[in-house]
Amino acid sequence: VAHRVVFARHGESLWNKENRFTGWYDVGLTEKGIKEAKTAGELIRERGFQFDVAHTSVLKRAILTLNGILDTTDHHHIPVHKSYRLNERHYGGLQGLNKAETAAKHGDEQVLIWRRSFDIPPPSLEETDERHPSFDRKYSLVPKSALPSTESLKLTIDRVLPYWFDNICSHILEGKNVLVVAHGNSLRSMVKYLSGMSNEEILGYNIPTGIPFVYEFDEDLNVLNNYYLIDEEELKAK
Ligand SMILES: O=C1c2ccccc2C(=O)c2c1cc(NS(=O)(=O)c1ccccc1O)c(O)c2O
Repeated sequence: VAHRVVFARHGESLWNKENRFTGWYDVGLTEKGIKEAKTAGELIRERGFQFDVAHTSVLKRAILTLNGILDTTDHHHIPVHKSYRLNERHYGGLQGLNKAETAAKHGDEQVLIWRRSFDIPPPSLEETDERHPSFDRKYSLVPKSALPSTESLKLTIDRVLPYWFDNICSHILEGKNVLVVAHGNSLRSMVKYLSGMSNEEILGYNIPTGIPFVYEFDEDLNVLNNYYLIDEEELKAK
């Protein structure tokens, strides 16, 4: 094994708990989510993993989870790179809706179509909608034409992978030990590429919160294997 990258999904957020689409809405972690960040750090520390750099999104549920891991593993000193490219999938006009509200507004058939689709996006936010990222100063340095109004999983992958290639892979090939803390769909974007999963397979693959997972590579960054930092039966219980 020439290189190893540790990934973790952020802990439970307030809107995860309420089963609402969160997307780019910057919601915090629940008490449970904070504990999950601590547990993730403990699992990492038990393996004795050391890091030289961390990458995360600009959303606080990922940043706070990373902080929890940095704290538990005594890595507060390492550089942290935050990018909108590691943000969660943007759910457009669905952001903030829960299951009942979504079904009430769009009907069960439409929900089923969205659930099963790789490249059908939810309804877009209007450019004038104050929830549009272009009104958020977090994205003031991103060209407006690059900011999404909604995203399909395909569009999310197209936005995330350049960051994997241009920012994370360069650090790995410089011999740095990298930690990545991100979101369900931004992690799925990288996992789909690394595992060679099909569009259908990745739709059925959900990344559990708070359980770090590792990808190991040879010197050419070919994937050698991958595993979760938790024993199998506990994973099934999740
Ligand atoms: O409506 C969607 C949906 C809409 C647009 C893009 C992607 C998805 C999507 O990926 C999805 C959906 C619903 C549910 N289940 S649900 O219908 O029970 C549901 C609906 C609304 C909020 C949360 C829920 O759990 C899922 O498990 C999904 O993965």
